Amino acid sequence: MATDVARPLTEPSGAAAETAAAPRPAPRIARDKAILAVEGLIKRYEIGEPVLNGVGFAFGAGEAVSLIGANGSGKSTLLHCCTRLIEPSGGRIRLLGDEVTPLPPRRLRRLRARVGLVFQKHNLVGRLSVLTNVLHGAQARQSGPGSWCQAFATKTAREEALHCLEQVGLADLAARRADRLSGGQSQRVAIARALMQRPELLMADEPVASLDPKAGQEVMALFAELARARGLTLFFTTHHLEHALDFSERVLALKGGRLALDATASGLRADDLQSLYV
Ligand SMILES: Nc1ncnc2c1ncn2[C@@H]1O[C@H](COP(=O)(O)OP(=O)(O)OP(=O)(O)O)[C@@H](O)[C@H]1O
Repeated sequence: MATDVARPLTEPSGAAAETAAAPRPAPRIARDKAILAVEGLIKRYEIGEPVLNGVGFAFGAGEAVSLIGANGSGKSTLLHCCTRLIEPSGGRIRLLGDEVTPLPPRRLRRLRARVGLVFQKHNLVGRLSVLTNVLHGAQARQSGPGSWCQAFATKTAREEALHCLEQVGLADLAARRADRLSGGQSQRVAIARALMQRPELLMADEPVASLDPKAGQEVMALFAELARARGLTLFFTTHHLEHALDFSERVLALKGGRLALDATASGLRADDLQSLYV
């Protein structure tokens, strides 16, 4: 089934109309070919207007997709509904070939294991080493408890964790306690941990929100590059319009509970997106 089409945010007028190009609709993708397809998604926390009110879109393997919108527009809610970390109130979600809403708990856990999550707060275990934290990323894809603490991890797993750390430029900090890292270093470790999970899709909720502009730019660039190099699909929320434009090929935007934009990033300008925030 075809998905929602892009809807321009505003009609350009006056002088702006002469210079502003209309957002280019993102290509449609069939639901059964999509990595993530969301249809008529509704989320209501309380009585009254739902936070998400009939949101729909779909994207394919290897795409980098950003999700923007004002504070409280429902970005985190949407991201977490996709894996049912937040239960949707209505609508359909297809993720990595599975219909998410009817999935029983065990199959849902298996599906979540295929999705690497990176949050604004990196959620590392502070008293454990950086390497052990990265090894935890493999927990989702192994059976049997406890085998991923560093002492028991196989040589192969340790080598893989070190490789993930190398990729984020932190191999030399493998033995350091995680609570001795800077914010930027911690977020790199969180990315290494997500890679260790060998995910098919990376989802990130404001991954660099706590970092200063330079570190945020560097970490976001690294994140997007690693996803691209591994052929991973990337879906991230952000308040940095330049990150949405620089590090995704496609920009989704929420406003008033609806999808207000679904457009290719190339050709969009930060100025074109300001109306989302009024
Ligand atoms: N557990 C909850 N119970 C009730 N309301 C909630 C809950 N979680 C979120 N909300 C409300 O839902 C709305 C959307 O929140 P959400 O965190 O998804 O927005 P957001 O776009 O990610 O915001 P921000 O950019 O500030 O992080 C907000 O009005 C918020 O107060």
